[in-house]
Amino acid sequence: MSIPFYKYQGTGNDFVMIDNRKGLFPHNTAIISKICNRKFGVGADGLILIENHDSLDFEMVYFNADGSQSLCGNGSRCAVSFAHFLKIIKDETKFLTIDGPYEANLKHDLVYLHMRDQQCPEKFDTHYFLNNGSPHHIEFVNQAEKQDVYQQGAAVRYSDVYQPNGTNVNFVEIKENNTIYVRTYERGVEDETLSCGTGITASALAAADKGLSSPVAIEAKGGKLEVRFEQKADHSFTNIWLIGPAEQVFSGQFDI
Ligand SMILES: N[C@@H](CCC[C@H](N)C(=O)O)C(=O)O
Repeated sequence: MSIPFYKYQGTGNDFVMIDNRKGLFPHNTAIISKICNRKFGVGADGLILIENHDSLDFEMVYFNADGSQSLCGNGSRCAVSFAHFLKIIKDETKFLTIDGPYEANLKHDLVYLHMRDQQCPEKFDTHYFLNNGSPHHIEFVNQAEKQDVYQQGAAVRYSDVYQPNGTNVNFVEIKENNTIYVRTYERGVEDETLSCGTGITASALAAADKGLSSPVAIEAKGGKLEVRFEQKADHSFTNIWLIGPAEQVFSGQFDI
């Protein structure tokens, strides 16, 4: 069977997108990991299916490159852009993710994703931790560029403390002008990605504990984003937005 697909990227986090409103593409881990393989397939950090939903605009079904599932912030932004391209939505949407319903807007070529309210990230001696739909270990470092993200990220991701599910690992450098530079080792990709939306959002909230204020400007290897939030008297966060570009870069078809 021949299936049309599109390739999207959100600050370098790249995804194969399939319009699965007719339900023809199977939720099959082996097929998904083969398509996402950068040598033997199309190549992507993840694969996203846009499916029908009874009361919301659509359902976004997200798979990491290895076929596992979790919430993907950049993938959600790309799915919104794809749904707009498919004319399923106009400039505002409410859609279903693995983490429940999410809302987003499209404005001036940027996708604004409204994230769930969050508690303050848990603070440990060496790091912070927040599960904002996906689990994130956050370490502040002096020079993120010098970090061996693959080795050090994998060591934390597979450490006993995070078993059995593992975690994503973010290395965060505080720069001038309320800016953070974030590098992420992603679970399910098992490598550094050029950007991770949930990781960037979690890192911005941890940075608030270090004195940064909304909006936090984000630099990732794949581009720039912004995180906005309000912090309540009890230190929890509300009105959290992940803002950045999401672009269609390729289309084609494959046989399964
Ligand atoms: N790239 C993502 C996060 C995807 C899920 C993650 N790899 C996990 O399994 O926890 C993002 O943009 O948030």
